[in-house]
Amino acid sequence: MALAPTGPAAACDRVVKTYRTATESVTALADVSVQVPRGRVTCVVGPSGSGKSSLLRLLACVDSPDSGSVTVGGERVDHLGARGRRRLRRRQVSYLFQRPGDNLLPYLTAVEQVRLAADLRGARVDDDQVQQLLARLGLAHRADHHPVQLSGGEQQRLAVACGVVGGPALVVADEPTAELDTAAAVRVLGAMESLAADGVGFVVSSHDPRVMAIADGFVRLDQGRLV
Ligand SMILES: Nc1ncnc2c1ncn2[C@@H]1O[C@H](COP(=O)(O)OP(=O)(O)OP(=O)(O)O)[C@@H](O)[C@H]1O
Repeated sequence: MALAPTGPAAACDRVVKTYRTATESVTALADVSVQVPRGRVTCVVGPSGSGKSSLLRLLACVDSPDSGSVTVGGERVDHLGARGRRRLRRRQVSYLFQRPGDNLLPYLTAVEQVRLAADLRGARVDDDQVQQLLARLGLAHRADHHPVQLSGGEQQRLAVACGVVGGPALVVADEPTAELDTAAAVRVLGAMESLAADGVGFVVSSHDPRVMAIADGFVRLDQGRLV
């Protein structure tokens, strides 16, 4: 029997991230250390420009820090080049965009989206598992529907299904409820909460009190520093 992975889903230690343009240099993250535990929802909060997206981009292996370390699924990623990050990202990280439609391919049905996400992650998932996951997210009756036939909330729940299928270490979500009404947001958050319990770590940037209400832990940033 395979042992369940241990250690945090992701972590960064004393990371610094500075953006340089022709005219200025902005330190978006200064000496930031964070742990995203498995099985939990961690919420990143802070005013506009405080570094939330920069932190998510490092944890999602989209970007690398100037200094400090980043670990995802137990692997150091800060020293990897773009190709190495892409490879690790495919297996270990999902990224959920704010706009539900941006997370899905318009020409695939719900079942096909989940299967494709599993395939890209190199995971073996049979039809029953896909159906069970969709049922768990209240999407059993939508299995053969395309995104255009789904509400925004259903699309976002489907995106969550794609995000967790195949067992990545980390799901990164940037304002995942910003485009949803309260009823839809509550169902998406319920799905995230329940799926986190299976062992994936969710890290969510949000100003939404509904997200904060389900968070197990917080990362508070101000001007690129933990507060
Ligand atoms: N590509 C970039 N080039 C230059 N500066 C950048 C770049 N990306 C972000 N910044 C700057 O880094 C700082 C942190 O930005 P970041 O987007 O991480 O903050 P945020 O907390 O996510 O903001 P918001 O809530 O408005 O999305 C800001 O001062 C921003 O202007």
